[in-house]
Amino acid sequence: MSYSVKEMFVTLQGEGAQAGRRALFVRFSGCNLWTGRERHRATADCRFCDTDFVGTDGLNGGRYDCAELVANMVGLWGEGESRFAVMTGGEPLLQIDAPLLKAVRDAGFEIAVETNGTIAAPDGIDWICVSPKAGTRIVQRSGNELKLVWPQNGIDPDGLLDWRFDHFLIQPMDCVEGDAARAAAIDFVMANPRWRLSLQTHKLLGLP
Ligand SMILES: C[S@@+](CC[C@H](N)C(=O)[O-])C[C@H]1O[C@@H](n2cnc3c(N)ncnc32)[C@H](O)[C@@H]1O
Ligand SMILES: Nc1nc2[nH]cc(C(=O)O)c2c(=O)[nH]1
Ligand code: SF4
Ligand SMILES: [Mg+2]
Repeated sequence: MSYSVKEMFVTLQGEGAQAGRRALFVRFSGCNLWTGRERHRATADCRFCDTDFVGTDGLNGGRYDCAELVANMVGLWGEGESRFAVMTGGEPLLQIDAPLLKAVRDAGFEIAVETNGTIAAPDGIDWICVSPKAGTRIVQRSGNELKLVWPQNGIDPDGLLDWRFDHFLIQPMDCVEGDAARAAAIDFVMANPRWRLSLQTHKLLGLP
């Protein structure tokens, strides 16, 4: 099996309950909810994506077999303990499989995944973040954090609280109406205290 990776970089996890932690991001190419082409955005199942996940031309991107990918990850992390990999995309669960998870774990990484929840997560992931998109069928209804980008028409947040997650997070949508989205997210959390605000802190800090 070979894996298509858009880019890999070490930064701080910017979002969610693990925000602030040093993390190696592995961004897999491709998504099942959008082609990644701007001309398809208006008709895609997910229309607010802030990410370029097309191709393999980013920093440390490429097509790798399992051993090559893990060797690159180990090299990029460098010295130091607490190896922590965030697998994202694109939609990482289109590509992640048991052999890769085993090899990454054997290399000493704790493994987090950012997923849109439309594909069931395999065993062997330490931290599952599901971010549901309106109008899609979510099959992954358990995990560590549920991170809802807000506002989104067509999703009832109350209906998500029955799902088995440790953290329920509201993240303002980064878009042209970003100020209004932040205000709506704050209002939402003030009125619904089971939810917490997640900010994209890497953007505030100028980090990737
Ligand atoms: C680019 S996605 C990749 C992982 C996966 N496809 C998903 O959607 O969860 C990573 C995270 O960024 C969030 N995100 C994408 N576009 C965003 C935007 N415009 N504003 C805020 N968060 C956004 C997603 O909801 C997801 O939690
Ligand atoms: N610093 C940083 N934190 C992040 N957390 C989730 C991200 C993602 O794109 O999946 C992301 C990202 O792109 N950068
Ligand atoms: S599901 Fe994730 S990667 Fe795919 S288009 Fe939406 S936010 Fe972007
Ligand atoms: Mg991002």
